[in-house]
Amino acid sequence: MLENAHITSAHPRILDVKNLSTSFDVAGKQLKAVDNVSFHLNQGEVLGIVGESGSGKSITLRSIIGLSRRYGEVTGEVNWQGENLVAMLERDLRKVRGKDIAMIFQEPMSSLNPLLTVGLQIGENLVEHTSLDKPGRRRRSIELLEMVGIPDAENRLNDYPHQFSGGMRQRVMIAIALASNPKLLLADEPTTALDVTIQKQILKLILDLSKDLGMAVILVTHDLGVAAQTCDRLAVMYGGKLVETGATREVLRAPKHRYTMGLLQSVPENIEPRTPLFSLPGTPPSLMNLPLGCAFAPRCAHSVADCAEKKPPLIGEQHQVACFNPTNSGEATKGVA
Ligand SMILES: Nc1ncnc2c1ncn2[C@@H]1O[C@H](COP(=O)(O)OP(=O)(O)OP(=O)(O)O)[C@@H](O)[C@H]1O
Repeated sequence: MLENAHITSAHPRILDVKNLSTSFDVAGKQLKAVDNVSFHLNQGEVLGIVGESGSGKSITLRSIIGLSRRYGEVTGEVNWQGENLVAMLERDLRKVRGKDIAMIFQEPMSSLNPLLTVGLQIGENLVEHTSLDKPGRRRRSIELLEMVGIPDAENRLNDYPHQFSGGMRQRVMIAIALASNPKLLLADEPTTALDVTIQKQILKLILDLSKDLGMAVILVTHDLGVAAQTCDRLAVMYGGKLVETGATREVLRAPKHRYTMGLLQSVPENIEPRTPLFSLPGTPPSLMNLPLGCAFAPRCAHSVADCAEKKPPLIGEQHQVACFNPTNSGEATKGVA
Protein backbone atom coordinates (compact mmCIF):
# COMPACT_ATOMS: atom_id res chain seq x y z
CA MET A 1 0.00 0.00 0.00
CA LEU A 2 1.32 3.48 -0.79
CA GLU A 3 2.01 5.76 2.14
CA ASN A 4 -0.94 8.07 2.54
CA ALA A 5 -1.09 8.97 6.19
CA HIS A 6 0.30 12.48 5.80
CA ILE A 7 -2.89 14.35 6.57
CA THR A 8 -3.87 15.35 10.07
CA SER A 9 -6.95 17.15 11.33
CA ALA A 10 -4.71 20.22 11.70
CA HIS A 11 -5.02 20.85 7.96
CA PRO A 12 -7.60 23.54 7.20
CA ARG A 13 -10.76 22.70 5.32
CA ILE A 14 -10.56 24.04 1.77
CA LEU A 15 -13.70 22.68 0.14
CA ASP A 16 -17.15 22.27 1.60
CA VAL A 17 -19.79 20.67 -0.60
CA LYS A 18 -23.33 20.95 0.78
CA ASN A 19 -26.47 19.33 -0.62
CA LEU A 20 -25.07 19.25 -4.14
CA SER A 21 -27.63 17.91 -6.63
CA THR A 22 -27.43 17.64 -10.41
CA SER A 23 -30.24 16.50 -12.64
CA PHE A 24 -30.64 16.19 -16.38
CA ASP A 25 -33.75 16.42 -18.50
CA VAL A 26 -33.85 13.20 -20.53
CA ALA A 27 -36.79 13.03 -22.95
CA GLY A 28 -38.94 15.06 -20.57
CA LYS A 29 -38.03 12.95 -17.52
CA GLN A 30 -35.71 13.97 -14.73
CA LEU A 31 -32.48 11.98 -14.28
CA LYS A 32 -31.00 12.65 -10.86
CA ALA A 33 -27.30 11.97 -11.33
CA VAL A 34 -26.21 13.57 -8.04
CA ASP A 35 -28.66 13.66 -5.16
CA ASN A 36 -28.00 15.86 -2.13
CA VAL A 37 -24.34 15.07 -1.75
CA SER A 38 -22.35 16.69 1.09
CA PHE A 39 -18.67 16.26 1.92
CA HIS A 40 -15.58 18.29 2.71
CA LEU A 41 -11.92 18.26 1.85
CA ASN A 42 -8.91 19.39 3.86
CA GLN A 43 -5.83 21.05 2.43
CA GLY A 44 -3.44 18.48 0.94
CA GLU A 45 -5.93 15.63 1.44
CA VAL A 46 -6.60 12.92 -1.14
CA LEU A 47 -10.28 11.94 -1.22
CA GLY A 48 -11.47 9.01 -3.32
CA ILE A 49 -14.99 8.93 -4.73
CA VAL A 50 -15.72 5.28 -5.50
CA GLY A 51 -18.69 3.38 -6.85
CA GLU A 52 -19.96 1.41 -9.83
CA SER A 53 -20.34 2.85 -13.30
CA GLY A 54 -23.25 5.30 -13.47
CA SER A 55 -23.34 6.04 -9.72
CA GLY A 56 -22.72 9.75 -10.30
CA LYS A 57 -19.01 10.06 -9.51
CA SER A 58 -17.93 11.98 -12.61
CA ILE A 59 -20.94 14.27 -12.53
CA THR A 60 -20.18 15.10 -8.87
CA LEU A 61 -16.65 16.07 -9.89
CA ARG A 62 -17.84 18.05 -12.89
CA SER A 63 -20.51 19.80 -10.85
CA ILE A 64 -17.87 21.04 -8.41
CA ILE A 65 -16.16 22.99 -11.15
CA GLY A 66 -19.25 24.07 -13.07
CA LEU A 67 -18.94 21.72 -16.04
CA SER A 68 -22.35 20.08 -15.47
CA ARG A 69 -24.38 23.28 -15.52
CA ARG A 70 -24.05 23.34 -19.32
CA TYR A 71 -26.23 20.26 -19.64
CA GLY A 72 -28.13 20.00 -16.39
CA GLU A 73 -29.54 21.76 -13.36
CA VAL A 74 -27.12 22.06 -10.45
CA THR A 75 -28.23 23.13 -6.97
CA GLY A 76 -26.61 23.26 -3.54
CA GLU A 77 -23.30 24.72 -2.44
CA VAL A 78 -19.68 24.21 -3.40
CA ASN A 79 -17.89 26.46 -0.94
CA TRP A 80 -14.40 27.34 -2.07
CA GLN A 81 -12.37 30.22 -0.63
CA GLY A 82 -15.40 32.05 0.68
CA GLU A 83 -17.46 31.70 -2.52
CA ASN A 84 -20.18 29.31 -3.62
CA LEU A 85 -19.05 28.03 -7.02
CA VAL A 86 -22.57 26.80 -7.86
CA ALA A 87 -23.83 30.39 -7.78
CA MET A 88 -20.77 31.92 -9.45
CA LEU A 89 -21.06 33.50 -12.91
CA GLU A 90 -19.48 31.42 -15.68
CA ARG A 91 -17.09 34.31 -16.40
CA ASP A 92 -15.70 34.21 -12.85
CA LEU A 93 -15.76 30.44 -12.65
CA ARG A 94 -13.50 30.24 -15.68
CA LYS A 95 -10.81 32.00 -13.63
CA VAL A 96 -11.03 29.36 -10.90
CA ARG A 97 -11.14 26.47 -13.34
CA GLY A 98 -7.68 25.51 -14.51
CA LYS A 99 -6.03 27.84 -12.00
CA ASP A 100 -6.86 27.13 -8.36
CA ILE A 101 -8.77 24.00 -9.33
CA ALA A 102 -7.37 21.86 -12.16
CA MET A 103 -8.78 18.69 -13.66
CA ILE A 104 -7.34 15.63 -15.39
CA PHE A 105 -9.31 12.96 -17.23
CA GLN A 106 -9.06 9.28 -18.07
CA GLU A 107 -7.93 9.74 -21.65
CA PRO A 108 -5.28 12.46 -21.97
CA MET A 109 -5.59 12.44 -25.78
CA SER A 110 -9.09 13.88 -25.47
CA SER A 111 -7.74 16.93 -23.61
CA LEU A 112 -4.39 17.33 -25.36
CA ASN A 113 -4.18 19.11 -28.72
CA PRO A 114 -2.58 16.62 -31.16
CA LEU A 115 -1.36 19.45 -33.39
CA LEU A 116 0.63 21.36 -30.77
CA THR A 117 3.90 20.39 -29.11
CA VAL A 118 3.78 19.62 -25.42
CA GLY A 119 5.93 22.69 -24.75
CA LEU A 120 3.38 24.98 -26.42
CA GLN A 121 0.51 23.41 -24.48
CA ILE A 122 2.20 23.86 -21.11
CA GLY A 123 3.24 27.35 -22.24
CA GLU A 124 -0.40 28.27 -23.03
CA ASN A 125 -1.37 27.50 -19.46
CA LEU A 126 1.55 29.48 -18.09
CA VAL A 127 0.59 32.49 -20.24
CA GLU A 128 -2.97 32.30 -18.92
CA HIS A 129 -2.17 31.82 -15.25
CA THR A 130 1.26 33.32 -14.54
CA SER A 131 3.17 36.51 -15.36
CA LEU A 132 6.32 34.65 -16.46
CA ASP A 133 8.16 35.96 -19.53
CA LYS A 134 9.09 33.64 -22.42
CA PRO A 135 12.43 32.35 -21.00
CA GLY A 136 10.73 31.98 -17.59
CA ARG A 137 7.94 29.95 -19.16
CA ARG A 138 10.44 27.68 -20.87
CA ARG A 139 12.33 27.12 -17.62
CA ARG A 140 9.09 26.42 -15.77
CA SER A 141 7.88 24.03 -18.50
CA ILE A 142 11.08 21.98 -18.20
CA GLU A 143 10.75 22.03 -14.42
CA LEU A 144 7.13 20.81 -14.66
CA LEU A 145 8.02 17.94 -16.99
CA GLU A 146 10.85 16.95 -14.64
CA MET A 147 8.50 17.16 -11.69
CA VAL A 148 6.16 14.60 -13.27
CA GLY A 149 9.08 12.29 -14.11
CA ILE A 150 9.53 12.81 -17.85
CA PRO A 151 13.16 12.07 -18.75
CA ASP A 152 15.07 14.39 -21.11
CA ALA A 153 12.50 17.10 -20.39
CA GLU A 154 14.19 19.88 -22.34
CA ASN A 155 14.09 17.95 -25.64
CA ARG A 156 10.66 16.47 -25.04
CA LEU A 157 9.12 19.95 -24.97
CA ASN A 158 9.34 19.84 -28.77
CA ASP A 159 7.46 16.54 -29.09
CA TYR A 160 3.78 16.10 -29.98
CA PRO A 161 1.37 14.11 -27.78
CA HIS A 162 1.40 11.05 -30.07
CA GLN A 163 5.14 10.72 -29.50
CA PHE A 164 4.49 9.86 -25.84
CA SER A 165 3.30 6.52 -24.44
CA GLY A 166 -0.06 6.38 -22.59
CA GLY A 167 1.56 6.72 -19.16
CA MET A 168 3.83 9.54 -20.31
CA ARG A 169 0.84 11.35 -21.86
CA GLN A 170 -0.93 11.20 -18.52
CA ARG A 171 2.21 12.67 -16.92
CA VAL A 172 2.10 15.48 -19.51
CA MET A 173 -1.56 16.14 -18.61
CA ILE A 174 -0.59 16.35 -14.95
CA ALA A 175 2.26 18.75 -15.82
CA ILE A 176 -0.21 21.00 -17.68
CA ALA A 177 -2.61 20.86 -14.74
CA LEU A 178 0.20 21.79 -12.32
CA ALA A 179 1.30 24.77 -14.40
CA SER A 180 -1.05 27.08 -12.53
CA ASN A 181 -0.08 25.80 -9.04
CA PRO A 182 -3.59 24.51 -8.27
CA LYS A 183 -4.70 24.01 -4.69
CA LEU A 184 -7.06 21.25 -5.76
CA LEU A 185 -6.70 18.63 -8.49
CA LEU A 186 -9.82 16.84 -9.70
CA ALA A 187 -8.82 13.50 -11.24
CA ASP A 188 -11.45 11.52 -13.13
CA GLU A 189 -10.33 7.88 -13.55
CA PRO A 190 -6.81 9.09 -14.45
CA THR A 191 -5.27 5.61 -14.57
CA THR A 192 -8.11 3.44 -15.89
CA ALA A 193 -6.70 3.27 -19.43
CA LEU A 194 -3.21 2.30 -18.24
CA ASP A 195 -1.68 -1.09 -17.46
CA VAL A 196 -1.22 -2.03 -13.83
CA THR A 197 2.47 -1.13 -13.48
CA ILE A 198 2.07 2.28 -15.10
CA GLN A 199 -1.15 2.81 -13.10
CA LYS A 200 0.81 2.36 -9.85
CA GLN A 201 3.48 4.82 -10.98
CA ILE A 202 0.92 7.50 -11.90
CA LEU A 203 -0.96 7.04 -8.61
CA LYS A 204 2.32 7.35 -6.70
CA LEU A 205 3.13 10.49 -8.69
CA ILE A 206 -0.24 12.06 -7.82
CA LEU A 207 0.22 11.15 -4.18
CA ASP A 208 3.80 12.47 -4.03
CA LEU A 209 2.77 15.73 -5.72
CA SER A 210 -0.09 16.14 -3.31
CA LYS A 211 2.32 15.68 -0.40
CA ASP A 212 5.12 17.86 -1.81
CA LEU A 213 2.90 20.71 -3.02
CA GLY A 214 0.23 20.53 -0.29
CA MET A 215 -2.32 20.06 -3.08
CA ALA A 216 -5.66 18.42 -2.31
CA VAL A 217 -6.92 15.78 -4.74
CA ILE A 218 -10.32 14.27 -5.44
CA LEU A 219 -9.81 10.98 -7.24
CA VAL A 220 -12.82 9.43 -8.97
CA THR A 221 -12.47 5.71 -9.57
CA HIS A 222 -14.64 2.63 -9.92
CA ASP A 223 -11.71 0.63 -8.54
CA LEU A 224 -11.68 0.36 -4.78
CA GLY A 225 -8.19 -1.18 -4.94
CA VAL A 226 -6.87 1.99 -6.61
CA ALA A 227 -8.59 4.21 -4.05
CA ALA A 228 -7.30 2.07 -1.19
CA GLN A 229 -3.73 2.56 -2.35
CA THR A 230 -3.99 6.29 -2.85
CA CYS A 231 -6.60 8.01 -0.73
CA ASP A 232 -6.65 9.38 2.81
CA ARG A 233 -10.41 9.26 2.85
CA LEU A 234 -13.12 7.50 0.84
CA ALA A 235 -16.61 8.55 -0.22
CA VAL A 236 -18.66 5.65 -1.58
CA MET A 237 -21.43 6.56 -4.07
CA TYR A 238 -24.50 4.56 -5.01
CA GLY A 239 -27.46 5.73 -7.08
CA GLY A 240 -26.30 9.36 -7.02
CA LYS A 241 -25.91 9.45 -3.24
CA LEU A 242 -23.04 9.11 -0.80
CA VAL A 243 -23.65 5.94 1.20
CA GLU A 244 -20.45 5.82 3.26
CA THR A 245 -17.53 8.13 4.00
CA GLY A 246 -14.55 7.80 6.29
CA ALA A 247 -10.80 7.38 6.64
CA THR A 248 -9.65 4.82 4.07
CA ARG A 249 -8.23 2.53 6.75
CA GLU A 250 -11.51 2.59 8.71
CA VAL A 251 -13.76 2.04 5.71
CA LEU A 252 -11.64 -0.89 4.51
CA ARG A 253 -11.20 -2.43 7.96
CA ALA A 254 -14.78 -2.05 9.08
CA PRO A 255 -17.18 -1.10 6.28
CA LYS A 256 -20.61 -0.15 7.57
CA HIS A 257 -22.64 -0.22 4.33
CA ARG A 258 -23.42 -3.56 2.65
CA TYR A 259 -22.68 -1.96 -0.71
CA THR A 260 -19.14 -1.04 0.42
CA MET A 261 -18.72 -4.62 1.65
CA GLY A 262 -19.75 -5.88 -1.77
CA LEU A 263 -17.27 -3.55 -3.48
CA LEU A 264 -14.54 -4.75 -1.12
CA GLN A 265 -15.20 -8.32 -2.06
CA SER A 266 -14.66 -7.51 -5.70
CA VAL A 267 -11.08 -6.37 -4.99
CA PRO A 268 -8.87 -9.30 -6.09
CA GLU A 269 -6.44 -9.04 -3.14
CA ASN A 270 -9.28 -9.79 -0.75
CA ILE A 271 -10.22 -12.96 -2.50
CA GLU A 272 -8.85 -16.44 -1.89
CA PRO A 273 -7.06 -17.94 -4.92
CA ARG A 274 -9.40 -19.50 -7.46
CA THR A 275 -12.50 -18.03 -5.82
CA PRO A 276 -14.74 -16.55 -8.55
CA LEU A 277 -14.90 -12.75 -8.35
CA PHE A 278 -17.79 -11.60 -6.23
CA SER A 279 -20.42 -9.53 -7.95
CA LEU A 280 -23.41 -7.98 -6.25
CA PRO A 281 -26.62 -9.68 -7.23
CA GLY A 282 -29.15 -7.49 -9.04
CA THR A 283 -28.49 -4.38 -11.08
CA PRO A 284 -27.75 -0.75 -10.15
CA PRO A 285 -30.85 1.44 -9.94
CA SER A 286 -32.11 3.52 -12.84
CA LEU A 287 -31.42 7.14 -11.96
CA MET A 288 -34.61 8.08 -13.84
CA ASN A 289 -36.71 5.86 -11.67
CA LEU A 290 -35.23 5.77 -8.19
CA PRO A 291 -37.18 3.94 -5.47
CA LEU A 292 -38.89 5.91 -2.73
CA GLY A 293 -36.56 4.54 -0.06
CA CYS A 294 -32.94 3.39 -0.11
CA ALA A 295 -31.73 2.82 -3.69
CA PHE A 296 -29.68 -0.19 -2.54
CA ALA A 297 -32.56 -1.93 -0.74
CA PRO A 298 -33.63 -4.07 -3.74
CA ARG A 299 -30.12 -5.61 -3.77
CA CYS A 300 -29.65 -5.86 -0.01
CA ALA A 301 -30.29 -9.02 1.99
CA HIS A 302 -30.42 -7.05 5.25
CA SER A 303 -33.07 -4.44 4.48
CA VAL A 304 -35.64 -3.57 7.15
CA ALA A 305 -39.13 -2.06 6.83
CA ASP A 306 -37.90 1.56 6.73
CA CYS A 307 -35.60 0.89 3.77
CA ALA A 308 -38.47 0.72 1.29
CA GLU A 309 -40.21 3.82 2.72
CA LYS A 310 -37.50 6.37 3.53
CA LYS A 311 -34.12 7.46 2.32
CA PRO A 312 -31.52 6.81 5.03
CA PRO A 313 -29.59 9.99 5.94
CA LEU A 314 -25.79 9.98 6.00
CA ILE A 315 -24.97 10.03 9.69
CA GLY A 316 -21.89 9.78 11.91
CA GLU A 317 -18.83 11.86 12.70
CA GLN A 318 -15.56 10.68 11.14
CA HIS A 319 -17.05 7.50 9.68
CA GLN A 320 -20.49 8.13 8.15
CA VAL A 321 -23.03 5.71 6.74
CA ALA A 322 -26.46 6.06 5.12
CA CYS A 323 -28.18 2.86 6.21
CA PHE A 324 -31.04 1.88 8.54
CA ASN A 325 -29.37 -1.44 9.31
CA PRO A 326 -25.59 -0.94 9.07
CA THR A 327 -23.14 -3.76 9.70
CA ASN A 328 -21.39 -4.29 13.01
CA SER A 329 -17.74 -3.50 12.55
CA GLY A 330 -16.75 -7.05 13.46
CA GLU A 331 -19.03 -8.64 10.88
CA ALA A 332 -17.25 -10.79 8.32
CA THR A 333 -17.07 -9.32 4.84
CA LYS A 334 -18.10 -12.58 3.16
CA GLY A 335 -21.61 -13.48 2.15
CA VAL A 336 -23.23 -10.12 2.57
CA ALA A 337 -26.00 -10.57 0.08
N1 LIG B 1 -25.31 15.18 -20.19
C1 LIG B 1 -26.03 14.19 -19.64
N2 LIG B 1 -27.33 14.06 -19.93
C2 LIG B 1 -28.06 13.08 -19.39
N3 LIG B 1 -27.58 12.15 -18.51
C3 LIG B 1 -26.29 12.23 -18.20
C4 LIG B 1 -25.43 13.24 -18.74
N4 LIG B 1 -24.20 13.05 -18.24
C5 LIG B 1 -24.27 11.96 -17.43
N5 LIG B 1 -25.52 11.47 -17.39
C6 LIG B 1 -25.99 10.32 -16.61
O1 LIG B 1 -25.70 10.59 -15.24
C7 LIG B 1 -25.42 9.36 -14.56
C8 LIG B 1 -24.18 9.48 -13.75
O2 LIG B 1 -23.09 9.56 -14.64
P1 LIG B 1 -21.57 9.60 -14.16
O3 LIG B 1 -20.74 9.78 -15.39
O4 LIG B 1 -21.39 10.58 -13.06
O5 LIG B 1 -21.35 8.14 -13.57
P2 LIG B 1 -20.02 7.53 -13.00
O6 LIG B 1 -20.30 7.02 -11.65
O7 LIG B 1 -18.88 8.50 -13.13
O8 LIG B 1 -19.80 6.31 -13.96
P3 LIG B 1 -18.72 6.09 -15.10
O9 LIG B 1 -17.50 5.59 -14.39
O10 LIG B 1 -19.33 5.07 -15.98
O11 LIG B 1 -18.54 7.42 -15.77
C9 LIG B 1 -25.38 8.28 -15.62
O12 LIG B 1 -26.64 7.61 -15.60
C10 LIG B 1 -25.23 9.04 -16.90
O13 LIG B 1 -25.81 8.35 -17.99
